[in-house]
Amino acid sequence: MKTSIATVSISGELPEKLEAIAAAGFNGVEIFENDFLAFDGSPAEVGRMARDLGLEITLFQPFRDFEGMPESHRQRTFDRAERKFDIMQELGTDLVLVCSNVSPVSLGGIDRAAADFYELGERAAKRGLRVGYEALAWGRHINDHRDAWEIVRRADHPSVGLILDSFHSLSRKIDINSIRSIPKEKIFIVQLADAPLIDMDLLYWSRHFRNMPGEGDLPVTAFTAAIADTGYDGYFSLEIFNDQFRGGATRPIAADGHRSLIYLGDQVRRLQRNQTLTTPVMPERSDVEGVAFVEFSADARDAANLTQILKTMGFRKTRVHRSKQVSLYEQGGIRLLVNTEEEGFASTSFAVHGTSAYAMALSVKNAQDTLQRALALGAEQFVQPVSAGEVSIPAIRGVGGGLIYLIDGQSELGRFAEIDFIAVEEETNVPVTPANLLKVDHVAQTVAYDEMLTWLLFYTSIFDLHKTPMVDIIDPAGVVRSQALENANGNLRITLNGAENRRTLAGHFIAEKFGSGVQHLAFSTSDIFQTAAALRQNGFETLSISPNYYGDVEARFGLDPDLTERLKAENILYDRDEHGEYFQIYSRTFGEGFFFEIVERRNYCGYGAPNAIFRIAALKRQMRPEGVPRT
Ligand SMILES: O=C(O)c1ccc(O)c(O)c1
Ligand SMILES: [Mg+2]
Repeated sequence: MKTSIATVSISGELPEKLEAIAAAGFNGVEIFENDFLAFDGSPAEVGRMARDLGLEITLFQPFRDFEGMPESHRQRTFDRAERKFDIMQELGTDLVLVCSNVSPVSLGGIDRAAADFYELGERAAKRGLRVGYEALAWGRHINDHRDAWEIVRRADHPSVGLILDSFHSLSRKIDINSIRSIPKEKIFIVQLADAPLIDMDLLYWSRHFRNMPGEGDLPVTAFTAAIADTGYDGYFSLEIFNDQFRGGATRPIAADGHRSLIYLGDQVRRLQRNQTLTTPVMPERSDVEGVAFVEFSADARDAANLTQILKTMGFRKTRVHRSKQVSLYEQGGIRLLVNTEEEGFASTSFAVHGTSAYAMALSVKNAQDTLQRALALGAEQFVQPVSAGEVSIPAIRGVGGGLIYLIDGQSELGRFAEIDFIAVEEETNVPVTPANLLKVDHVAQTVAYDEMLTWLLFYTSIFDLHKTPMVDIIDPAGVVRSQALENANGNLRITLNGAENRRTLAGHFIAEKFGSGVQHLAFSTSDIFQTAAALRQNGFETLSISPNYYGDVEARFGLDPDLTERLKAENILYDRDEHGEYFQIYSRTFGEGFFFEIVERRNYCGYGAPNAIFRIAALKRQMRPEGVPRT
């Protein structure tokens, strides 16, 4: 599978774009005319820059309003085409993209258009060039790839072919089976883009909201599989018009684009019977069995505070590391590590971010396979020396540069705690009441809003996770968007919360922690009231919820007043969906806005988004003395 991307897809000046595209690993680049016009070098210089970076120029585009022009305009249209051909020859590309005519003066008629393309083909052939025709979803007469194909077929010229663009076909829900009967030599190139499903004008949707395959909701995989079924194995080229990407960081977005194509190729290879696409072979998406541990980095003082909170939640210190200053706390199936090393990655992470949950370990079927897949998809491996006899756990860098360790039961990795740690009997003067916490319910990561798609693609391409619809979390100071990623059995749930401004609690966290990371950890219980009682006995500091909340909840859900009283007495938040009920208790914040949550799910599927505004207001009230701006 040869990969390409249109310059319009990323931000920056042309040289910067080309460098980022090459660095991301693409084989080719589409030169968008405006990027070329805005650049002050000659076409030959652009061509040289691309080739020096190892990039083939896959096409020059767009050439607009060509076919079906009335006689009075026709000659000028061909003159315009000859000017584009001059530029193409200087650039060093042989393909031009002609998009279907939108001009009000253009005339319909398949044969008229075919005749125009025949003539353009003749002119192109004289210069050794080729012409590709693409149906824009909003083309005046031609807005369906089946009609564009009919025109190309009737033009019947070796230098005239079809260009397919997933957005135009899928946005109009055109049957993709119609692609399977197109001869592969007549498909000159394939453009790919995904998009979130939003009901709006096609042109506006296309020009502002496209995103990378896998980041949106269109069936781009099925579309690509239909193309692969023709035997086509040429370039797949991203053409992403997206306001956020145009203003975003050039290299990371180019890297996301490359990841999206590799991921797409892998999915298509798994669907395909005839294996025409040559794609890198990698293990399948990794099925996550759960969160094996979460690790905090802290200095001695913060660690004392943190472990005190852990104890009030009923955790017991069970082991200490043989050679490092790391303690293991356990309860139910939850393992938390507290790392106070003064050297190494944890310590660097502490120096930059303060006390934070900088690493998590996921239990997978085969850690080496998962690592191989992650690396094939461009993830960054993390390696740190370990002492003799200790387990070296494979790891990759994740959100905010934090770590994702990979653990399995097939190797000694699953026994890392027994191998690397020594059991301890903790002497406590105050006995800790177990709080019945069972497992990590979800890991909530706060990221900048414009990183959300990056991490969505990261997680869903490596792990077998699916996204749930985006929800808005209303912070008194602004909106935070929240997207959950879950696996089918609910063993792994990650929420990505995207903050746009620093006055929101999430935005404050990113600003003060110097970057994205885990902002809260939620543990599950099967009996929220029993847990609440244990926490109270242990002296856990529950976040106080406004009494006004409970009157509303009682009325909204028609709750029994006794239940409302119990919820209020323990500061438990309540929600309900079509599946069941949800109960939430929050801790107060720790450091720059980190907190814990305890939940009981009675078949409930969400995350209590309607309660977030009350929880955030309460957290801010509690934090205000430390300087969160009043809203
Ligand atoms: O929005 C446009 O005009 C436009 C131009 C060229 C393309 O290839 C395309 O898909 C859209
Ligand atoms: Mg296109």
